[in-house]
Amino acid sequence: MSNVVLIGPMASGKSTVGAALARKLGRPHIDTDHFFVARYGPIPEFFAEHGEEAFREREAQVVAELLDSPRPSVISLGGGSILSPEIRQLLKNQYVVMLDVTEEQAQARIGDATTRPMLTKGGEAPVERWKRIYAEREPLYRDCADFVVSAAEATVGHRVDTIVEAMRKGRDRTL
Ligand SMILES: Nc1ncnc2c1ncn2[C@@H]1O[C@H](COP(=O)(O)OP(=O)(O)OP(=O)(O)O)[C@@H](O)[C@H]1O
Ligand SMILES: O=C(O)C1=C[C@@H](O)[C@@H](O)[C@H](O)C1
Ligand SMILES: [Mg+2]
Repeated sequence: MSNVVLIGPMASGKSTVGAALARKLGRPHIDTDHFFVARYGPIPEFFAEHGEEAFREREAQVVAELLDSPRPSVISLGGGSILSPEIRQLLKNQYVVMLDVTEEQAQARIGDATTRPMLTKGGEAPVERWKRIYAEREPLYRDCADFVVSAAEATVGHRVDTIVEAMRKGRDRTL
C-alpha cells in the first residue's frame, strides 16, 4: 500500500481535503507545511530571512522524509514541492492526486495572502501572482498526478468521495 499524496496550487484545498480524506480512510494525515513550520518556524518569516532557494532546499528534505512514512498515510504537500526533481522522482512510487481549482475559487480563498509569501512578492496583486505561478507549474502537477480532481468537484466532501472512488477503480493497492 502506498501513500495518497495531494498536490496542486495554493488554495486548492490540499490541507483541508487531506484531513477529511484521512478521516474517511482511517489513515494518518501528514501536512508537509506543518512539519516545515515545526522544524524551521513560520513560512513567511523563513522566506523573509532566508529566501525562496533556502526554503526549497529544506522543503525537499522534509518532504522526502515524510514520503518515507512507515504507515500508509494521506500526505498534503506544500504547493511548490513538485518543483524539486528529486521529489518528482519519489512521487513515482506514490498514488498522487492533483486538486485542481479555478482562478475564481482560489481568489475567494486567498484573502490578503499574508500566510503565502509566494503571493506577496513583487508588488503584484496576489491573484495575479497566483495565476502566473499556476500557469508555470500546471504541466508539472499534471505530469506527476495519477488522478486529477476537477475544479468542478467543488465541495470538500465531493472531492473526498471522488478520490476514494478513483482509488477503488484505479489502483486497488492504495486502499
Ligand atoms: N472545497 C472547498 N470549498 C470551499 N473552501 C475551501 C475548500 N477547500 C478548501 N477551502 C478553504 O480554502 C482555503 C485554502 O485551503 P487549504 O489551506 O486546504 O489549501 P492548500 O491547497 O493546502 O493551500 P497551500 O498550498 O497554501 O497550503 C482554506 O481557508 C479552506 O478552508
Ligand atoms: O506554492 C508554493 O510555492 C507554496 C505553497 C505553500 O503550501 C507553502 O509551502 C509555501 O507558502 C510555498
Ligand atoms: Mg496547505
